[in-house]
Amino acid sequence: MIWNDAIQCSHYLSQLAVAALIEEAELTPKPGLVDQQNSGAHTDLTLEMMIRSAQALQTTFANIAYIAFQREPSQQLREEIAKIGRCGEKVMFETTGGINTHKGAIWALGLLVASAAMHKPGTPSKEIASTAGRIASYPDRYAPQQMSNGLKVQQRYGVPGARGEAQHGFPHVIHIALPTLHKARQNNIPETLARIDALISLIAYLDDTCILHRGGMEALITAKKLAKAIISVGGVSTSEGWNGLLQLDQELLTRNASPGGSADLLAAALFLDRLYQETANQSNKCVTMTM
Ligand SMILES: CC(C)(COP(=O)(O)OP(=O)(O)OC[C@H]1O[C@@H](n2cnc3c(N)ncnc32)[C@H](O[C@H]2O[C@H](COP(=O)(O)OP(=O)(O)OP(=O)(O)O)[C@@H](O)[C@H]2O)[C@@H]1O)[C@@H](O)C(=O)NCCC(=O)NCCS
Ligand SMILES: Nc1ncnc2[nH]cnc12
Repeated sequence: MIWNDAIQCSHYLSQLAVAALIEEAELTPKPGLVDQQNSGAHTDLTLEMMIRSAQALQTTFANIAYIAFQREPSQQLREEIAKIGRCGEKVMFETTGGINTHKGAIWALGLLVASAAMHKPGTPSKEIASTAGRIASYPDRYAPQQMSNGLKVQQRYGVPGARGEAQHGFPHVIHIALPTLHKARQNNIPETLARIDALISLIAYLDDTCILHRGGMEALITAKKLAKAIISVGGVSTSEGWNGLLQLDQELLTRNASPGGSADLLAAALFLDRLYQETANQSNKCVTMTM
């Protein structure tokens, strides 16, 4: 889909963002996370709630794309996006009865949607993520001075968290999740397993503040070690890797820990992957047709 104006662009990008959130939620099995089999380490979440939450966020993403359309990163734009993002968090909490389903995802996908709306269709994922990082690097002067789970563990363990990931241009999405997804597809691994491999690669390398907040540093180290072991035997499409996935799930459940940040970044990777696939193909067709 190639958009010609802000309305088309916001409609397309918001649909893509919601689809990525739903595809992430429905991907099964996922260790410690809500999926079609169970709610993982989350007693207050269900798959139905995750899907309702994702759908309720379409207007938020559409509004972000609309105001960002063909603009440059700036302090003013950063604050306009933050205002819409905070409204989106309110919508999420109203939809779920006060439960945090997608706070990290609103942040990551909100920035990526804004950046995609600023660029031409067919722009490579790395450039979109880098511009999103530039937007995130402006200070949010109107942010409420509230302590969050993420801030607590960032201060305690000195990890970059969701803010750092965005400000650095989403390195775990660009250098880890997307290459893992593409390599698995090249090796003819079925799409579901390729996506689970991408999630495992994120768990292996991300300092997920959701795991840290719930299970501390020991849980994070254990999760990373088990995820790396799955990668080293060739991923979840091997029988050893599949057993490793079951073991990782058990370890996370025992520690009541959940890789919620990794899940958000998987959704971000699915969004960028599909955006590039669809818009690069169409851009090429357009070029061919006009030649
Ligand atoms: C910048 C913000 C994201 C705020 O960040 P902060 O770290 O201060 O706040 P948190 O409330 O902790 O949310 C951060 C969420 O980001 C996800 N995440 C974690 N680690 C990473 C990482 N390394 N990289 C990227 N993303 C990461 C994660 O989200 C998932 O987990 C959520 C559940 O977490 P939690 O609330 O801790 O839930 P429980 O464990 O269940 O908690 P308890 O019940 O025990 O209390 C779930 O939502 C997943 O999405 C982190 O939680 C941003 O919010 C912000 O500043 N927004 C302002 C608006 C704005 O500027 N918007 C612009 C773009 S729209
Ligand atoms: N599938 C999922 N389960 C639990 N928390 C999440 N945060 C984002 N996606 C999630």
